[in-house]
Amino acid sequence: MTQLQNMHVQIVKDPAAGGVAGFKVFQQALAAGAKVFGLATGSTPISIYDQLTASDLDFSQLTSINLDEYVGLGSDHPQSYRYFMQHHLFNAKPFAHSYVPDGLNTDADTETKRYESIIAANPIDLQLLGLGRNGHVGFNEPGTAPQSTTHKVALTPSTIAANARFFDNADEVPRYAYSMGIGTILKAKQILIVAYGAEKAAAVAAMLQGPVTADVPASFLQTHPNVTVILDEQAASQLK
Ligand SMILES: N[C@@H]1[C@@H](O)[C@H](O)[C@@H](COP(=O)(O)O)O[C@@H]1O
Repeated sequence: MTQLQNMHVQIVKDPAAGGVAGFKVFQQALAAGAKVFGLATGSTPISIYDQLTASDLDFSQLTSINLDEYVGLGSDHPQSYRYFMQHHLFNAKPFAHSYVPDGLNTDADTETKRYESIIAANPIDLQLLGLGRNGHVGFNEPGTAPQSTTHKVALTPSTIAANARFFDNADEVPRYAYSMGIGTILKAKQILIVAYGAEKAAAVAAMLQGPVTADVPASFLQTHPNVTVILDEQAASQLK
């Protein structure tokens, strides 16, 4: 497999093994003094959060900052990302401060500026990312500029369809989200991106071995100096 020097690819058997591998990346970052963790939602990070929850790691003096949130969903909505984080991580492993964009703030300009200033004041040491089937990271859909900061996003039909499984039907999936931009994500000192399953294989190959292009937002990670990539065998199956 052709490997970029700045991207350390680990191929694991399944998501459970990926959880253990991802946990080790968190453990090493903590040991190296990381204070601010950028966190992600979706099904992919769950096995890492399970490992963190079961561990004796202590985040109670640290800060977490989540990538994104649906516009229109509050913290008590079971499909909001704040709710997801409470359930999968924060209830068991509280941080001193946990930031998630406020989906109920309908003033996009104020909310995105507020969020970007939180990140500027708390530079992210380790940013965890999942990968969308169309190569998106956070909710940075194809076409997003590499310099983009936190912004309001119109979700693509493919993302709405992919996320519809969490809602009663596709009509209930929010059409907009607040998301850190590509530029925001690239400022993190270290990035850990994780992908599992055959439906991610094309996006993984494009991210790691395709041209750096806004058509595949994750390909901008090729320009970051310190990226760890954890894949299962199916997600790695289109790598050359
Ligand atoms: N905003 C999230 C992304 O942050 C996530 O990476 C992606 C993949 O989700 P999953 O891990 O469930 O495949 O879904 C959503 O679009």
